[in-house]
Amino acid sequence: MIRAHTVEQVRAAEETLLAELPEGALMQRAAHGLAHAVLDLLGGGYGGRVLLLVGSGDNGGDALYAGAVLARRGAYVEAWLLAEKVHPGGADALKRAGGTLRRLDTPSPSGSGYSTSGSARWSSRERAQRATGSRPRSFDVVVDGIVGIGGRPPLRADAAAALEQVAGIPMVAVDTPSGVDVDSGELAGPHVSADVTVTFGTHKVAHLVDPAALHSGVVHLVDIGLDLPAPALEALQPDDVAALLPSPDPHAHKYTRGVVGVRAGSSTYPGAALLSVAGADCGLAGMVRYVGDPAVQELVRAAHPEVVGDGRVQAWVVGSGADDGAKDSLRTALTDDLPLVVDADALAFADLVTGLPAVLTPHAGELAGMLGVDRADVEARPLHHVREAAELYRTTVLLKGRHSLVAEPGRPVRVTTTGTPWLATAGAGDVLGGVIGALLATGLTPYDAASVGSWLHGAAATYASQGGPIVAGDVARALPVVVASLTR
Ligand SMILES: NC(=O)C1=CN([C@@H]2O[C@H](COP(=O)(O)OP(=O)(O)OC[C@H]3O[C@@H](n4cnc5c(N)ncnc54)[C@H](OP(=O)(O)O)[C@@H]3O)[C@@H](O)[C@H]2O)[C@@H](O)CC1
Ligand SMILES: [K+]
Repeated sequence: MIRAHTVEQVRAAEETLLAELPEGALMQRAAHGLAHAVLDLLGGGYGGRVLLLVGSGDNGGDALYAGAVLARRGAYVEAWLLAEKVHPGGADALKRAGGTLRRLDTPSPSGSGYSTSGSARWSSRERAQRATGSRPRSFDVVVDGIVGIGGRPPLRADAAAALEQVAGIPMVAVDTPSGVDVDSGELAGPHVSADVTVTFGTHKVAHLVDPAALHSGVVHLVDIGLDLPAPALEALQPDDVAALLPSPDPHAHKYTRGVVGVRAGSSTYPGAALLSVAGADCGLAGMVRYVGDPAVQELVRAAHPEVVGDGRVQAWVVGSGADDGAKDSLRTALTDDLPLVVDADALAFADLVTGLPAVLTPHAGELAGMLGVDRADVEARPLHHVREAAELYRTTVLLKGRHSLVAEPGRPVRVTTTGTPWLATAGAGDVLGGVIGALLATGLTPYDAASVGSWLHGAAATYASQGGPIVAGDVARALPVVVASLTR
């Protein structure tokens, strides 16, 4: 499991550990982990050219100490100091190791300016250019030590101007990409877009939740020995999914394995029925039933001969392509008092499942409609809105996106990190609803069914895609292969 903690949780754990360790030990652990990640990227220190962007806090301290390690390994290391005071021990260490330090700070309010070259009349960009006097393009890598968990967005103008100077150079962020909101994953103005982020002790929310996660690059976790409580967020890994997946016992029969019922599609949208059934029919449940328009039922039978009609089930999938029939389908399904997946057209009636065991599966536009906010706001603040929805409906909500989020009151939000951009294709959501329904029918809780189903769906898309385009049916066909790879 990948776990992410809040800044407050990290600070508390850090305090406990700091009291037990010699001064500076934690920062040394962090800096060495950071230096080794940069060395990996450079393919060794000798001859490499490294630029450090250094803010006023310990994030800058990490960068400076790591810079000293790199300089001792033969790299040319230059630090642009973005504040009047930077970590003194780190600055000394870099100087002693032969690094170059340049001031790049904002003039003091009196106008005298601390910087040797700063002037209140220059723009931030001009100040950055004049103070550095160096050719940024000649660096192989930039280390972003502007701010970490102590940052409060938006990034200050000088830091933003320095970032402009180094655009296009590979970027390693220290702990978090500077400028993102660490606990929400939201953006507010200019920010670092990292190729690699080296973080310490635990992941932070911004590494997993979009839009910030998109700017974190590959996240490398350095263990510094923090003892942490239950996380704010978690991301299932293959072993976690394998442990949660149902597997038939030797005496199983189709009914003991669970039966999933699908009430989706309509004469207008028969494809939604076929794809929902294709997801439900991935083999995880013992049997699939389809209930709907007779003509659609014939199509389903032709494509999936093993699927049968109405009868007892252990879970329902409702809503996709249901058109005008969504409300009735949902009402009918609810009379069985079973867990259910509520998707697409049925989401308009989500209040009917308030407090019940269910998985609501909106995309950003649908969630916006449910909460009465703009779609753009959901996209900018997905974690906030998925938590709101889970509290409002007192049930499990899966917000679909690049990194889908599963929220349930009182539980860590689960993030799906599998998938490929090719998965943004018509009908993929119908397949997802089906597979979650199958998992519900096998007895998984809505929280586990939603997060495991979402993980499998993303992994199946990646497997089917092989880097190229896919359609929703490809994802459904790849599901058994992915399950087999986990259960072998
Ligand atoms: N916790 C741990 O376990 C460990 C933590 N470690 C490291 O410590 C880091 C946290 O260090 P930290 O607390 O010193 O805060 P940090 O992120 O450097 O930023 C604060 C400074 O930034 C400034 N600033 C604020 N907002 C700004 C903005 N928008 N734009 C520009 N500047 C802004 C603010 O300045 P001020 O407002 O005071 O003028 C303040 O001085 C953490 O991320 C990790 O790297 C590891 O070494 C070991 C284990
Ligand atoms: K940073």
